[in-house]
Amino acid sequence: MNENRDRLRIAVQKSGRLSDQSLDLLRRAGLVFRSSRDRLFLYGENMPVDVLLVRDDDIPGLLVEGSCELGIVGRNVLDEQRLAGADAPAPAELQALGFGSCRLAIAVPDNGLIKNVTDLAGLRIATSYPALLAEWLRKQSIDAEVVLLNGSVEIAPRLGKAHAICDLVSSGATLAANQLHELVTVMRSEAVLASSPRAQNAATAAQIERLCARIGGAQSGDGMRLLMLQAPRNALPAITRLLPSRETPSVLSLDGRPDDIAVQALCSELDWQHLEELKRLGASSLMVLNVERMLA
Ligand SMILES: Nc1ncnc2c1ncn2[C@@H]1O[C@H](COP(=O)(O)OP(=O)(O)OP(=O)(O)O)[C@@H](O)[C@H]1O
Ligand SMILES: O=P(O)(O)OC[C@H]1O[C@H](OP(=O)(O)OP(=O)(O)O)[C@H](O)[C@@H]1O
Ligand SMILES: [Mg+2]
Repeated sequence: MNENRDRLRIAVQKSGRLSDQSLDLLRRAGLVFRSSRDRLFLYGENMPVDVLLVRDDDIPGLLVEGSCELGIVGRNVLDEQRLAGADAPAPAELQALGFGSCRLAIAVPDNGLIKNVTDLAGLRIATSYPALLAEWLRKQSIDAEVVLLNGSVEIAPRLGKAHAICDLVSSGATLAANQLHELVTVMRSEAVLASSPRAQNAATAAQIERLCARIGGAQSGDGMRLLMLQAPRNALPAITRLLPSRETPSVLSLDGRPDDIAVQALCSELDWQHLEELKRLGASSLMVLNVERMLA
């Protein structure tokens, strides 16, 4: 924390693609917030942690200057500002968060004149990510001109401003609507938890570590299921082989039933077919529970 503050600050996108899932993740990490009247600040009621709601492009800068210790932002925004900032201290990516998945890709008009990456040489490419694109072009040894557009990049070829574009894609619907198609992926992105490059005192570092562990715990519970069942002891090898389990299942004895066992297993994917096969192997009292949080 900054020397004048005793509360940790996390910067989160105010209103956009990452907003809801970022706040949901913080809530699942156990934070309870009270919103300020202007809705730009969420006061943490049960931990000394506050949330600042800002434009996503401002998050790396807030981390660099130390106004916030943590931020949730797309890797594309984080890496763009790191590259644009040359040798300045940059925020570190602490962990990927598994939402906001997309790719930064070069796309070209459907008319078919640009077929290969090498055809880009000497052409103009419009993007809101000039540093990421320039770095990629440099690594590929392609000499193309980078044209900066802050939004509506897909329209650049029709405006005659550029021959190709480099923008975020997920479903590809925006490209298709603009008669463009992907030529090559420049980078893969998702929301990440990032930290300030400013030195932290021991108390702050401990707070950050505690929050990161909780966020990791809330996140690793995503999509995880706890399978519980009872079965004849001699069916255990076959049951263990079948389980799509992340770790060795726990096997428990049942009071007064020496030939039977209870099994608990953490599974990332578990469908009806698994349950039906387990039943065929003799399993009974099958139960599948959603895992809300985990701490190793
Ligand atoms: N089509 C997409 N699918 C999935 N994730 C995306 C997509 N487009 C963008 N993202 C991710 O979500 C982040 C935020 O996107 P959004 O469009 O809300 O940003 P923005 O318009 O720049 O918002 P702001 O108003 O905060 O500046 C992007 O930086 C990227 O990491
Ligand atoms: O491949 P798709 O699923 O079509 O997604 C791609 C679109 O999503 C992003 O824009 P967004 O919708 O976030 O709007 P923005 O231009 O306001 O950032 C991106 O800039 C593309 O335009
Ligand atoms: Mg933005």
